[in-house]
Amino acid sequence: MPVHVVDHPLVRHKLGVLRQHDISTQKFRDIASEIGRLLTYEATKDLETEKTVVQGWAGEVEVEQIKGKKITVVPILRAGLGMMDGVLDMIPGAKVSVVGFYRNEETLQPVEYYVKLTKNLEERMALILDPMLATGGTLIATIELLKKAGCTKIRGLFLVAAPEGLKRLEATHPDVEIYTAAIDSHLNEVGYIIPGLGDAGDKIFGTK
Ligand SMILES: O=P(O)(O)OC[C@H]1O[C@H](OP(=O)(O)OP(=O)(O)O)[C@H](O)[C@@H]1O
Ligand SMILES: O=c1cc[nH]c(=O)[nH]1
Ligand SMILES: [Mg+2]
Repeated sequence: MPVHVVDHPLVRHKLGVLRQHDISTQKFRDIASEIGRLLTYEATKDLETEKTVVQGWAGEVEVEQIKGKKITVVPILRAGLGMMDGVLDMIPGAKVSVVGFYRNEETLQPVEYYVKLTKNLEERMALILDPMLATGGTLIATIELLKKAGCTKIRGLFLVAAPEGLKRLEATHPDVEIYTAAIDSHLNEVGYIIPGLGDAGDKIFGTK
């Protein structure tokens, strides 16, 4: 399973700011979106382009444009919304498929509460957005929804991933590509990523 750690200096710096315990809601939100933008840049590196001719300032000029690649962005509620603005800045024409899951705090199992997918998923590449890949349960449930709806090309964008979740994903959906700003050390006894970011949803929405 391809796992791309996007360790550009700008990303490493921004992630360092996100890890600070006293970061404000506004700053956390701004940086989550900025890293979302940079991850999108990497995750779309292999999109095909085609040549076309336009009228330039000095006459006709050959340019390139993205070749009819259809994309759906899939933010996982709630925390995935924190990355969405940055991703859509890069791909303004993308359709958005929204998926809502929360993790049961005792069992750590994902609980589905909302799904609204775009049409023709068999023609689209899906870019799943979630700041945290912990046990992998939420991501796997989202991938299963997308595959059931016909989607065959799926990539996931994360701020931080845990080795435990990546291992589980490798065993279940090795075809899915992961782009993450970091792979952290491990999960603690209550399923939080160490050193991680804490509860990303709470930090983005200012709850708690
Ligand atoms: O890999 P997993 O073990 O499934 O955990 C990761 C999930 O947990 C968090 O969501 P949470 O349940 O806190 O919901 P929220 O976004 O509403 O805060 C996070 O944003 C992921 O969706
Ligand atoms: O570390 C974690 C794990 C799951 N969800 C979070 O928001 N943070
Ligand atoms: Mg949360």
